[in-house]
Amino acid sequence: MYLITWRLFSFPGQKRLKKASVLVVGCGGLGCPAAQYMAGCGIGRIGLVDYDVVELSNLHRQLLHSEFNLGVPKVTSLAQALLRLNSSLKIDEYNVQLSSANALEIFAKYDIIVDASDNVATRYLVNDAAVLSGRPLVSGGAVGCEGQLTVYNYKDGPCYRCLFPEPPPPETVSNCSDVGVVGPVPGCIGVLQALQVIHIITEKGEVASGKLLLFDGVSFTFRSIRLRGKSPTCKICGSEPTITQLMDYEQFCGLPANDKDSGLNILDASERVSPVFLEQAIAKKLPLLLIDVRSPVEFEMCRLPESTNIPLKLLNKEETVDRLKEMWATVAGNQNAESRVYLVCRRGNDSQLGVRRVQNILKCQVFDVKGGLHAWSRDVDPSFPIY
Ligand SMILES: Nc1ncnc2c1ncn2[C@@H]1O[C@H](COP(=O)(O)OP(=O)(O)OP(=O)(O)O)[C@@H](O)[C@H]1O
Repeated sequence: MYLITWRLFSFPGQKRLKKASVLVVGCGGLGCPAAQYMAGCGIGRIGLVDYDVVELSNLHRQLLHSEFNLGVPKVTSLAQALLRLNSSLKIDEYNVQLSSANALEIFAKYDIIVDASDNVATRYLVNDAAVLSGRPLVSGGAVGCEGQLTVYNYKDGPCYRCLFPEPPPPETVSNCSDVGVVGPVPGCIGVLQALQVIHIITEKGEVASGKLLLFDGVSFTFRSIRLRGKSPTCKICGSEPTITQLMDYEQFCGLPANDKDSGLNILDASERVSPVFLEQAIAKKLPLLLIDVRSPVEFEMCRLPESTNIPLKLLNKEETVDRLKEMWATVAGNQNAESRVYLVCRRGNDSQLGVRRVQNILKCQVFDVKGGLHAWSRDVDPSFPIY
């Protein structure tokens, strides 16, 4: 298995690979192919971090997981696949959410970090932890049919914060669940992340530091663009850093805490209802406006019959404000004191963000459905499809 690597990189290069250790954050669409090729080329130790379990909807792009492992932690499922490929590999499994509390301790055990996660808060966390622990960071991303890759914090190159000192507003961020992702795209970027890891370890090929590789799967083109260099005023890697320890990244990015199932924390309990409560309100025919804030694509896939789709990103738009007011007028017009607005989404995170906006627009009682449609499927209607 290692022969090809050996011929290209020579015996000392192969020994370096064997001695190296790499941490992969995220065992999904990018993490699976990245880890697979790292295991194949003979990297000695791989750490895997993920707090999720394998779901059916993952399998079109996370190809080392399988139907046999539905419900199994992703780190375990991926570790099994990698060991089938290379039994001499050492694997450390971290079935946890990477957070400010554990990142530095985990990063200290590895030479190189691979960011294969899928959200902005984790990207800042991984960047900051990589800078503070002095590790190069191989970063990849894929949404829709587009992918990108770069290497941060390598020698004198920039870090993520040099280029993006502040996070984008949450409503402008597209993720895979908004627009989907075409499986081979993260597959391709993950494989290239593995190649960058090999280049860093063997010091043979070009490292994409200060460069961004862009892949467009529709026009089928690769482009490499030069990025700004290291920023002398960067808050974490500049000459006078003001960030010297990890922070609360969900808060920094203006996001609800990343609790996948309960999605708690930016609203207090009185602004949230359970799916069972909503079901009873519907059954009693109480006057209500139920807004589903997911993307139209997701709304098409499955929805509650009483719901209307207004994606989170559109909630503040002028035409939506008018539409919202009209819809609310038809519900609240009869002055029934029990009239309510409920917001729902996939897991109960985006709906929390929407509550404040709708409260400001309609000046009425607006509630978030805790845990979203996942919790509806779990607690009210098991036949409701989850994805
Ligand atoms: N802070 C974190 N700690 C641990 N794992 C993380 C963290 N942030 C993201 N991840 C993991 O990174 C992986 C990213 O994989 P991918 O982009 O394919 O998305 P996914 O969450 O599996 O897909 P879907 O959105 O369809 O459920 C996920 O398995 C996710 O659990």
